[in-house]
Amino acid sequence: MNTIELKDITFGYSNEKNVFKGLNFVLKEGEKVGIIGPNGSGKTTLLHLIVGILKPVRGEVKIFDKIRKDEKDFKEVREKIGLVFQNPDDQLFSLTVAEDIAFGPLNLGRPRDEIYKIIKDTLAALGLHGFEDRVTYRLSEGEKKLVAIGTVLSMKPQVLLLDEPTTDLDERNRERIIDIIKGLSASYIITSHDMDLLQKTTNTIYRLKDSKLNVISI
Ligand SMILES: Nc1ncnc2c1ncn2[C@@H]1O[C@H](COP(=O)(O)OP(=O)(O)OP(=O)(O)O)[C@@H](O)[C@H]1O
Repeated sequence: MNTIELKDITFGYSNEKNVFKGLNFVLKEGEKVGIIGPNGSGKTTLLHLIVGILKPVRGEVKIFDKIRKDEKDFKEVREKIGLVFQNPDDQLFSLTVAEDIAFGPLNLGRPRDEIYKIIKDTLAALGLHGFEDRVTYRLSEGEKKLVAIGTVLSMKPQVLLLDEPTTDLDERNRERIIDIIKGLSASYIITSHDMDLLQKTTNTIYRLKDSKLNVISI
């Protein structure tokens, strides 16, 4: 079964220039996919189209076998597909790390008495023991990146979309993220310029250029 299907997508931020013209993409159930491509080729745009932050001008976004069009459709999508933004400042909006990690699961209706364990387990997996009460905006860029990933992991999504997850991380944290991703049972799409990351974590790598996704051999 196809989890995500983008068909003949046209999209542009302005009327003058399209980022995509006739883009097609499929993520099958259980697939782990990497996308590389030059700056500005549309990697981030593609992920944002999947979760409905952006809507295509033309074409079809089909997710979990249903064509998605309006906000109600995409609300349901975002409960099952978690996006980790390229810039953690777009993801983190609470005062403390614990509040940010708790936000998603609480929104999904997880009982309050489970939340403490979810926060603790998520931070432990990220090597951020004791970070619960840290003030989010005072974290280093790398720590913010890890917490941003934590806010999505804590929701246990069926599919993860990771937009350049290793940017700004030092080697130790980069390796940690690679290990975490390798341990995920969920399906995922990673966009990155970090070829080593993609080789270690994905089965198929595509190069995105001029609205075309070509499989590249590793
Ligand atoms: N909000 C916006 N308004 C106008 N143009 C935008 C906006 N966001 C992105 N773009 C443009 O759309 C194109 C695709 O951008 P996108 O961020 O998806 O590329 P990318 O492949 O993720 O790039 P990078 O590797 O640099 O992160 C670029 O030309 C970019 O300048």
